[in-house]
Amino acid sequence: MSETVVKIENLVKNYKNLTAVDHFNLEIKEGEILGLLGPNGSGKTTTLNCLLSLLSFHEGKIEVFGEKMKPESYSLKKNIGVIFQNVAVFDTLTVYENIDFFCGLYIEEKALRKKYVEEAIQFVELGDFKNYYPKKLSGGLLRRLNIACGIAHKPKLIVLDEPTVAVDPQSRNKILEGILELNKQGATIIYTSHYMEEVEEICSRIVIMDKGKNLAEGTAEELKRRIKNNETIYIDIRSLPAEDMDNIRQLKHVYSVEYSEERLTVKCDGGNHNLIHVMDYLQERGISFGRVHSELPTLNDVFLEITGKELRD
Ligand SMILES: Nc1ncnc2c1ncn2[C@@H]1O[C@H](COP(=O)(O)OP(=O)(O)OP(=O)(O)O)[C@@H](O)[C@H]1O
Repeated sequence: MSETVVKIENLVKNYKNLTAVDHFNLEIKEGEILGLLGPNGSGKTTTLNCLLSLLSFHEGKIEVFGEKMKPESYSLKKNIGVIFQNVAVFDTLTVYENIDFFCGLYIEEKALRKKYVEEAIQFVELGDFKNYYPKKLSGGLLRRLNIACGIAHKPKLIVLDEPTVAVDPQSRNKILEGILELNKQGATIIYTSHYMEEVEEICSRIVIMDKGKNLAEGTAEELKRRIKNNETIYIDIRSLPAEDMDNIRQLKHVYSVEYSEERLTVKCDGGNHNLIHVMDYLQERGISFGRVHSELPTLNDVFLEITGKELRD
């Protein structure tokens, strides 16, 4: 059985009257890419800061690599790489010097450090920018430098806090590919985001977090299977009498019907031919319609069913 890398038990963190993390539990096994998914303000960063011993907390227990995590746990911290949402590099150092500085916090031996710095530069594809100062880098390249600084010392646990916020699609893809590669090379990853598509794309397991609580966890498929929704149908219709809405609501497997801004939304809880049944009904009634499409459940649907609100901003 694989080893437990992170164990958080009943974590509580308050900021004055606000409970930012509320009896939060989480266990992460070696080799996982754990996605911590929650809207802004749900407590993701606070949880990570407690995990990293950057913040003290009021209740609970945190273990990393089987040992209690404390501010002075240097031997544990050596094996952790952190990439924060805000880029944290020195403007007065070049790309190479920045990575060398952060790597040097953990790797003393000069030749090994040089090798690691070169490998990190290659990994984030910043070879052509080694002697550039951060101010000369685009936003995406700066993010990649931030990542190189966090991973150059080859940590076994890598924590990434929303690394793709405000990143262009090309750099975003590079970052996601890079995370998968680091995981392939053996690192366990914690990845926080409020972008459900990203979390679904790369994470082997997902924790849905809101108001400081762990609301649900599992693979994306497991989470989706747990909810009632299994298909949402969207049909553009100019106008739809209330009577027809009621009739559509009576169709097999339909559990929710909404009509607004000339769009009918039908949610179904099972069945294979729901779209055909709804279209057949509209045709029988002589109701003309435009664009039609059907979606399988998303993590947003999971979030919506659990919390009653959308995960999307
Ligand atoms: N230093 C602080 N003092 C007071 N309240 C804080 C502090 N830091 C965070 N909070 C509050 O704690 C709650 C959780 O915030 P946190 O930053 O952990 O959430 P998050 O899920 O990481 O959100 P985001 O995606 O915006 O970073 C929020 O209500 C936030 O306003």
